[in-house]
Amino acid sequence: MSQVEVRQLVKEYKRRKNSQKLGQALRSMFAPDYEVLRAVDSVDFSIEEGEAVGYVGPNGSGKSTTIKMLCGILKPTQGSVKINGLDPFKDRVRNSKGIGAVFGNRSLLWWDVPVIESYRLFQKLYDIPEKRFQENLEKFTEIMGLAPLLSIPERQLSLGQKMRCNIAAAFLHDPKIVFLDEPTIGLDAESKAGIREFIRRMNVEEKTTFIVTSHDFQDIESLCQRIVLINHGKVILDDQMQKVKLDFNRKKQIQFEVDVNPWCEKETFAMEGVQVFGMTNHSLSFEYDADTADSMGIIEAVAKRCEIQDITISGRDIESIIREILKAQDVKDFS
Ligand SMILES: Nc1ncnc2c1ncn2[C@@H]1O[C@H](COP(=O)(O)OP(=O)(O)OP(=O)(O)O)[C@@H](O)[C@H]1O
Repeated sequence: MSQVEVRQLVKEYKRRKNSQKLGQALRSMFAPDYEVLRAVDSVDFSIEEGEAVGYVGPNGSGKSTTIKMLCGILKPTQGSVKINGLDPFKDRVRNSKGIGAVFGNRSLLWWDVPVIESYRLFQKLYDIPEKRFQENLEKFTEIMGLAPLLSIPERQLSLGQKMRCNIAAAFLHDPKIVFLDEPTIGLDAESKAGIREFIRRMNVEEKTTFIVTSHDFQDIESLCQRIVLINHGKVILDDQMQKVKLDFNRKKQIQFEVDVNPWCEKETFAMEGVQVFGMTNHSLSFEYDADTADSMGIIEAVAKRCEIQDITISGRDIESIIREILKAQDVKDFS
């Protein structure tokens, strides 16, 4: 079983219709007229332990609604969600022990007590053993520079400081999965970089699974290996980030760093549709046309002859690819 399993998930909101016409508006005060909005429409996906998934889409496409159902805050209209085998809505308390959540516009901390006191309350709430609490606090303090902030009440912190303290709070109980909704919204470049570094380290070192929603594609590109694109409540793309980039770039460049480049001195690298751009003892770079050359074929050919240490694929960034996909669907309000 996958760590996160979402099957045919639907959320409908019942909304009161507002009429522009006076007569209808008066009538609807006594007999309100409702319309049903399907915010999440038959969404399916599974997420394995340790994955970092970017859940992206235009404003109002249903991202927050999905995340709220995954956290157990909202009850699905139809379909099912399983997090670590639990139904997050029915097993809300047990589920909350295994997950962390940060909503960029809402704080986890108590407004007028020093941050460390909020952390102590979380320790009690989640039964975090003192040793583990201290280890985590030390690690998070070091990575995100929290030391000077711990004695200050949240209301006296800047936006960036608040976000760092909130993110640390969400990790104190060693959650297996963390939901991050706009984790860097409104922050300056340095604060964003610090938060991304922390999230990346938790993903690599602790194998924490992440589901990140953000309109900042640098968040998505720097944190996520996989991207799920939602539009009008439906998933319209779910794939590995590198694969999306490969598939949507026709003329692409691919660079390899290798232990020893066997083609450097004597041989020629020959493959249909592939042009050699540069070679050194430890690197190779090619340009190829996606219509005629198979990108995975190049990687396989290189991997057969030497040890690949790094691969860089350049072309358009993920934001412009996503815009193109959405434009094809005639979406104009992407922000
Ligand atoms: N409590 C609610 N009652 C009625 N409609 C709602 C409610 N919450 C959200 N909606 C509607 O559901 C749709 C999806 O909203 P949601 O907040 O999930 O989108 P989102 O993708 O997170 O958007 P954004 O990027 O702007 O945060 C929108 O049309 C929104 O107006």
